[in-house]
Amino acid sequence: MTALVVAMDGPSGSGKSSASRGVARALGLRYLDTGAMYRAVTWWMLEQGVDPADAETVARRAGEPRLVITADPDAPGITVDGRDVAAEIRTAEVTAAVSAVSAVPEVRARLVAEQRAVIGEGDIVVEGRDIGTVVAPAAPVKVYLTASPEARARRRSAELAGTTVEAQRAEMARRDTLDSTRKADPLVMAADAVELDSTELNLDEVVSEVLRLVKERT
Ligand SMILES: Nc1ncnc2c1ncn2[C@@H]1O[C@H](COP(=O)(O)OP(=O)(O)O)[C@@H](O)[C@H]1O
Ligand SMILES: Nc1ccn([C@H]2C[C@H](O)[C@@H](COP(=O)(O)OP(=O)(O)O)O2)c(=O)n1
Repeated sequence: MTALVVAMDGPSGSGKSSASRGVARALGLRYLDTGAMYRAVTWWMLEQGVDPADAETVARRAGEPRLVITADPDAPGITVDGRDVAAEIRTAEVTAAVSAVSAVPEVRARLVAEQRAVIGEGDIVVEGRDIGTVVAPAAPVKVYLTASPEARARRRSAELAGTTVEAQRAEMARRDTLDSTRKADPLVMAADAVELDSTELNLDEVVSEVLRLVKERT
C-alpha cells in the first residue's frame, strides 16, 4: 500500500500547524513542520554570526548544522547540534531572517532531501510552503490553506507577547511577498490542491474539512 501523505501549504497564520496537528492526531499519523526546519537553519546562521542577506555564505554553510526533528503531533520538537531550539526558532529575529535564508537554493536542496527521507518512513501530515508542489508532488491529499490578512494577523498577534495586529500584518505581508516571489520553490498553490479559506471557520471545522477530503481521496 502506498503511504498516505497529506500536504498542507499556505501562508503564515492561515492555521497550517494547528490544523495539521489536529488531522495527524485524528488519523494517528506523524506530523512534520518543515517551517521549523527553515527556522532552525536560520537560527543557527544567526548564532554563527552569518548575515542572512549574505546568500553566498548561507549557501556555503547550509550543510553544517545537524537537525533532528520529532514528527509527533503531540510533542513536535527540533534540535540543532543536540540543542533544543523549539523556543528560539520562534523569536522575532528568526522570523525576520527566515525568508532570506529559505530563499537560498542550497538550503532548500538540503532540507527538501531530509523532508523526503522523513516522509518516506510512512503515513504523515506535512506542512509548509512547497509540499504539494516540490517536496511531495504525488501526495494524494493537498490542501492550500488561506485566511484573510486581518484574520492571520489577529491570530498571530494573539499568541505572541509584545506585538500588535498592525505589526504582525506588516511582517506577514513582507514575508508573503518574499516567499511567493523567490526563484527557488516559491509559495504557490499546486494545480491539484484544494483551497480552504479558514477566515470564517474555527479550528475544528478546518480539521473536519481536511478529514473529509482525506476520506474522499484515499
Ligand atoms: N481556524 C482558526 N480559527 C481561529 N484561530 C485559529 C484557526 N486556526 C489556527 N488558529 C490560531 O491561529 C494561530 C496561528 O495558527 P498556526 O496553526 O500556527 O498557523 P500557521 O502554521 O499557518 O502559521 C494559532 O494561535 C492558532 O491557534
Ligand atoms: N516548506 C517551507 C516551509 C517554510 N518555508 C520558509 C518560508 C516561511 O516564511 C518560513 C517560516 O515558515 P513557518 O511555517 O514556520 O512560518 P509561520 O509559522 O507560518 O509563520 O520558512 C519555506 O520556504 N518552505
